[in-house]
Amino acid sequence: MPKTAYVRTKPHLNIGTMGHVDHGKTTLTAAITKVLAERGTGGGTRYVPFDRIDRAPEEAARGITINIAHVEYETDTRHYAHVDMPGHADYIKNMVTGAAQLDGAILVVSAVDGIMPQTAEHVLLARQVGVDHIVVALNKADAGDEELTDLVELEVRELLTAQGYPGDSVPVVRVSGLKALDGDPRWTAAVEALLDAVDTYVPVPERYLDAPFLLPVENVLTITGRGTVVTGAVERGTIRVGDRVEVPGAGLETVVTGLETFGKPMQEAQAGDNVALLLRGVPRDAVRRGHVVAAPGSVAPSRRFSARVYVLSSREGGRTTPVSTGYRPQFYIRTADVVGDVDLGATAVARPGDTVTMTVELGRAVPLEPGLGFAVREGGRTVGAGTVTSVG
Ligand SMILES: Nc1nc2c(ncn2[C@@H]2O[C@H](COP(=O)(O)OP(=O)(O)OP(=O)(O)O)[C@@H](O)[C@H]2O)c(=O)[nH]1
Ligand SMILES: [Mg+2]
Repeated sequence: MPKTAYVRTKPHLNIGTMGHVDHGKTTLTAAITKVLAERGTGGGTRYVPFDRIDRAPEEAARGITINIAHVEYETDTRHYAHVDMPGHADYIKNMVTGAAQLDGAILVVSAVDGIMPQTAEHVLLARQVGVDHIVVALNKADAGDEELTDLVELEVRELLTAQGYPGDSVPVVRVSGLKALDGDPRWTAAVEALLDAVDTYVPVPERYLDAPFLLPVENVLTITGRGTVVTGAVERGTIRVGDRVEVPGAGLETVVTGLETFGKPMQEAQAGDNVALLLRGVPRDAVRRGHVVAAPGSVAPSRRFSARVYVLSSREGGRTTPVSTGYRPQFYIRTADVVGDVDLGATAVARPGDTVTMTVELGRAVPLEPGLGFAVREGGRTVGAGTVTSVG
């Protein structure tokens, strides 16, 4: 089947839904795609039903760090990749490690239930990881009493203000994902209003387009007769078909012979795009998830770094006991999963809930730089979140 090329006619943004469990994030995500698909002027938007969002096959294939369902849609002025994180733990993990890379977020709050613990936690975390623009969807407005909904709106604005957001001016839109999915005109109009708010309130972020190209590899696939394809989100820079790239971890240099986004061929990809790169003459086993594809000579992998690390409290799903020098957890850095030896220096111990400075010696070298976020995991759960402060 011939494929239609991806034409960059609109700025691309990464957005996502956050909020307490069951407040309707996935339902609203489905409703957004349905409303835009039926609007007709939505261009590339295809309706993604609820059960395709929660159980997107990519989700399983992407493995445990990127447990995210990506949905693509277009408004009149923008192209969005929307992430709907399936659960609270995934949200924390994907936000602290930067995997979600949100330019803006839709905070979903049930008008019936109001602010719940995870509503507050997600706002706090969004602030900490630098999500500067939040639009509020007061969902389930079909089931909520109007006066009660007014109170919930007030509460949400106060919460946002308390966390350093401009709570008085943040757009708050009353929606019903469920009724919009049913095609009820009152509520499809409400979803349109929510999208208008996102279009106008969330600015197009400044992209690191001039930096050397870097793409953390999320997945590696083989396309029979064509070669090896790597997928992931472009972290910085731009790439065109014909450009030379290197995979430092694999010790190879090659040429990009094909470029696609959401199944559509493209001439040039840039920071923020979700892409697949076809690499010339690369054996399937040479490249792995966790490697990066980069402009030749632009990154030098290292094993040693210093970091500030927040040790999750047991309430957040973290450890119940302190850690000390000699602790040897897994470090999730970009898409890489590497074991590391922790040295806490003079601090000696870090208790759940503490933020500490540590040096780490990784089991193998990965590209590192100050400011890079990562997660610390053991036994399949996240126990810490950190930021690299210096390398070497
Ligand atoms: N009345 C009403 N119910 C809704 C609405 N949106 C979602 N629901 C219901 O609320 C429940 C949870 O919806 P989901 O979309 O799965 O919520 P979620 O936030 O994605 O939940 P998690 O992913 O588990 O955190 C489901 O039973 C939905 O049918 C709405 O606008 N109105
Ligand atoms: Mg959901």
